[in-house]
Amino acid sequence: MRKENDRPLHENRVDQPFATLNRFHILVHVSVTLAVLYYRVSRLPLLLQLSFTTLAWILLIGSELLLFFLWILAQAYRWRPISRTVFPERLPEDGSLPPIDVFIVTADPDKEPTVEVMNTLISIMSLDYPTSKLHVYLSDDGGSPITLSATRLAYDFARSWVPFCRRYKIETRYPAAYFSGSNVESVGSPEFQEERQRIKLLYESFKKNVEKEKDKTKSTQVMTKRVQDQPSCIEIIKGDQEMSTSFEKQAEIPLLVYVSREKRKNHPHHFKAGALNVLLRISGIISNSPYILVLDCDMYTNNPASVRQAMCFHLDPHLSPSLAFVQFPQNFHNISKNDIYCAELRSVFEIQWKGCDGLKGPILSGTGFYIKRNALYGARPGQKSTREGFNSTEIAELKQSFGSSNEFIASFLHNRRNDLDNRATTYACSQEATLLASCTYEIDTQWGEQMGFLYGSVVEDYFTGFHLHCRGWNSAYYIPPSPAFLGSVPTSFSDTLIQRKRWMYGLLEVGFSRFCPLTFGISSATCMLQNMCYAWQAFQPLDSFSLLCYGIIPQLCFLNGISLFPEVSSPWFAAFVAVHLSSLSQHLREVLYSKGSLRTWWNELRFWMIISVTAHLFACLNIIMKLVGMKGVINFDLTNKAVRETQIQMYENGIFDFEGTSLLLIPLTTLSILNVATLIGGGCRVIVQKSLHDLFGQLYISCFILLISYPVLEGIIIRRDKGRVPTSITLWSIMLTVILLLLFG
Ligand SMILES: O=c1ccn([C@@H]2O[C@H](COP(=O)(O)OP(=O)(O)O[C@H]3O[C@H](CO)[C@@H](O)[C@H](O)[C@H]3O)[C@@H](O)[C@H]2O)c(=O)[nH]1
Ligand SMILES: [Mn+2]
Repeated sequence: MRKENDRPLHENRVDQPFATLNRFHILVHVSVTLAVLYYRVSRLPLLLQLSFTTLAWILLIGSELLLFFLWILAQAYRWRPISRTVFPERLPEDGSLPPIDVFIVTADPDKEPTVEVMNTLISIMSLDYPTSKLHVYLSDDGGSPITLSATRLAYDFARSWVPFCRRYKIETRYPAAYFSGSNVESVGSPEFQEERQRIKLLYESFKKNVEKEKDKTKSTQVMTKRVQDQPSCIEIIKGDQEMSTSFEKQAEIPLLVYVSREKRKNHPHHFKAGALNVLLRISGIISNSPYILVLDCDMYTNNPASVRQAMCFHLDPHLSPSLAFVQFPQNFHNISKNDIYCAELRSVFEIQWKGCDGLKGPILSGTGFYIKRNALYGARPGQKSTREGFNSTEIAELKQSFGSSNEFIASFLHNRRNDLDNRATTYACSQEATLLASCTYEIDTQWGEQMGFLYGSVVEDYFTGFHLHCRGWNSAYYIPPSPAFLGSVPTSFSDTLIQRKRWMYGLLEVGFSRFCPLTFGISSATCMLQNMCYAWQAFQPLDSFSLLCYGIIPQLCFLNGISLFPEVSSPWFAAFVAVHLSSLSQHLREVLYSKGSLRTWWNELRFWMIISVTAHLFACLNIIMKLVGMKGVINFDLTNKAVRETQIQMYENGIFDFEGTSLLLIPLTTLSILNVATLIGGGCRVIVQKSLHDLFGQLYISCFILLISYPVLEGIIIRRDKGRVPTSITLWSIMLTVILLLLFG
């Protein structure tokens, strides 16, 4: 019989029959697409004399080839999707569990409301794990006094909250959600009731005090715009000893460290990746845990069991030596029922990451992952994480990679793992910590290039994870029965556009660098399919070219009576229909498989087209500008987490909020208007000339786009509220449409 601790901590299985259906679908789709491409190419020579038609034809072939190329890359996700199960009850007892450091990053108390960030912090401190093995680090990139004082207040509240949650096994550990009234008030013993009431009052007063601090800082005008020039500040949060009851004094709660790194105007700070690397170093000389959980400031703990679930992978002796990180899906608490901006990222977290998981593992997703510290230090799989000692040449080499701090390098030594309390108090405020958090520390080191989170792209998560996979590491993806973490999504169209543009730009930065996933790492990683997954991410914004062509050319040709598709009775027409139906049905099948509805399917289809000709297009333009040496760099503009009431209402009701969308919207509105104009003009011609037979394909495309762009047209023509399309944008778009019609009409 096998011993208890020999039983596996996790299991996985290939998603069947989904995977087989996928492979069958690939076969069908490739066949019909090849037919279409054959038709296009074989007709090309016949057209060589007619210039406008030829150009149109060539652009359409280009668009179709590009879409086909992206589609092929995306099939790597469909090849071998897997699902995982864990058995946390089989983990070793608490005493033998490894310590964990948690990194939470925040940057701006205006865009990231302090009370919510503190709620996140408190929920993380109450994770279901031995408190002495949990160390929480909060990075405040804004260096704002309000965040520091709120952190102290949060710590005081956590001293009551954490023991309360543990004693009564509270499931909801995000105080704001727990007290939001959705919980049944009257269940539980009288003793519990009383305790709950007491904690609730403490929570209310905690919130009030944070607001008070906010007012205070506002009135003394310390709260400026995001400070770019600030000294470092590192503090071990101790809390107010006098305020707590004797029970809470004894109760252990996780170590909490506040870190605000030094920032100077003429030193690049590398945004979130830079902040995480500072935490990596500071935590290295304090708690130095072998595993790290990274969270954005809005990603609170919804299910305190995630640590143990992650440990089921990290502590598996077979998997562990090559496992760099365990990624949890990003789930969100403020998604509306009719998610018009597709913020849920269903395809990513329900389809794509599962697909990668059957290869080398999910792509690092910025937040909600448990990563091995050693993997971030540039180690290769299986390399020992700690050493017994170094000789002087080794020390010199290490300093070249990791910078000059002796303390930090000593943290690699085996015998440095004990004595946390002492180290915490000694080092937190020491010169060493100040050195490690200084803006010059990384100069001439390999931080951001080989070590820690990498700086080469604004999507530091994707880029860092890609390097880990190329170095031979694997990752695991686990979707727990109830979401481990919940974050917030942008709820206006303009915020969505800014976020997507930043992501797409960051991905293109990697795609068009020497780290292009189609070439880089192919030799070492030996997993072609995994690299295809990375390549699809990197090149997905290129679909903007295809969609732009498909939004202009068939329409202009329709207006001019030029046919671009085979006539309805031709068998070639059937090939086009088959490709169209095949891609729609593949998408629909996946949506239904991941428990979406028809409406989800339609919303995603519409959103893809909308985002492609806006955010994707501008990301491409920016990257071209950057590549040719013009200024086109996109910075890490924070996603707004503080929202207006009207904005939420529109989002809840499924109405597009175009307020503040600026230039980014122009291609979309122009295409919508152009489509209407050509549909009317071309429609009249079809009736007069009775040419429907030849132009049916284009008529169909125009009608389809009309349906897709309905919310945009409504925002231009019908709506009168604040969220309508800004008049200036409408005027610009009309002008551009007129120009296009004059040129080609
Ligand atoms: O200079 C900066 C900029 C951002 N952040 C923090 O980074 C986190 C993510 O920023 P957010 O504005 O929420 O960006 P999102 O686009 O929502 O983030 C997604 O995309 C990022 C990559 O672009 C990933 O890093 C994130 O984990 C992922 O949630 C937040 O906690 C910020 O406070 C910093 O600490 N310093
Ligand atoms: Mn975010």
